[in-house]
Amino acid sequence: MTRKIPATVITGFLGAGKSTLVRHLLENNRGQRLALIVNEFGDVGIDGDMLTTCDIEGCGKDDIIELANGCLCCTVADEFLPVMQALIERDLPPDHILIETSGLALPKPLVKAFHWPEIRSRVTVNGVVAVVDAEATAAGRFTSTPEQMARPDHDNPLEEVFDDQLLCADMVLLNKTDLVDDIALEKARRRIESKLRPGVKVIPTRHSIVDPVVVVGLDAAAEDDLDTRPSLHDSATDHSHDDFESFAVDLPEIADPDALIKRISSAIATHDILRLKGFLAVQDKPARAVVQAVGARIDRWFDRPWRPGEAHAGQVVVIGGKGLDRAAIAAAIRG
Ligand SMILES: Nc1nc2c(ncn2[C@@H]2O[C@H](COP(=O)(O)OP(=O)(O)OP(=O)(O)O)[C@@H](O)[C@H]2O)c(=O)[nH]1
Repeated sequence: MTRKIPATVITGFLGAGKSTLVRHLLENNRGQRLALIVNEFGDVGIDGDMLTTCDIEGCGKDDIIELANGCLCCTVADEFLPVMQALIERDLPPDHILIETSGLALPKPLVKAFHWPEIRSRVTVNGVVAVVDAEATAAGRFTSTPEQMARPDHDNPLEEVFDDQLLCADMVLLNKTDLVDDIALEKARRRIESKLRPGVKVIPTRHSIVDPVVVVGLDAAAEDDLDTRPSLHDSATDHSHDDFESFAVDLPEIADPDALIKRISSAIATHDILRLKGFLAVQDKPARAVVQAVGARIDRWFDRPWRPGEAHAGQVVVIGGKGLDRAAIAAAIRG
């Protein structure tokens, strides 16, 4: 019998450091043939674009497959299964498959898909790894307030997604340790451990740096013990993302990136924006800039030179609670 191809599912809330982990794993692939399936919330793929342009040895364009149109957990049958089948049927199938889910996806329906007969005989989920933002967790961003708990209709969509991701995990990377002190780190660790299945390890990381073997070398066969991975959505016949939405804002080439960052910062403070990411074109700069906002924190760096003939234009994707005032946010960002 041929060995099953191991697949690692990387889950974690918006902006926790999943793509940072994926990049680290691809860059340190130890000669293995890796394939990556990356899924984003919304229909604009920023993560896949950044990865396919970074020229990682041993990981070609064909090995990175982007599913940027809704959450994997809701599009498993239509989108994920055909992609998996095509990977398995390649003349030279990958040695290992990484699956980065969107920050709003529930991992359990995805793991369930590995029961599909064509896939079950060829691939196993050797681990579900959850990446967690230590700063946001310590600050209680995913925890209901006592006032919310007291409401009879209490539900906190952020907390539900976060909890579902942790409940399905075989391992947790408690990331962004550089942004918290020891007390906050302990607080975050305690909050997480109370939600994990027994025996699940929590590893503190900075920029998702961890020995790759620790992450890809798990041997969990997660599809075989789904019953031990409770989900708040087990009883629901359908899970939709009605609580969240995303849209893109096109930006012309800009002269003053600092002013744009200030405008983004104030839009985040004013509206229910959870995540913003994308690219900027800065006048007289030969390279494309990346902008990444998680909560109120905004990072910016140059990513790669503009290609000959490529339009110097920017675009950011905004993700937030349902009912975002798209026109007001776009106007505030464009200035
Ligand atoms: N300070 C700090 N920043 C980090 C760390 N890990 C990741 N980041 C930054 O956090 C931002 C989001 O990281 P990503 O890896 O894109 O997060 P993600 O989970 O893939 O985000 P989504 O796919 O949008 O859910 C980026 O600006 C990263 O550079 C860390 O350990 N410390």
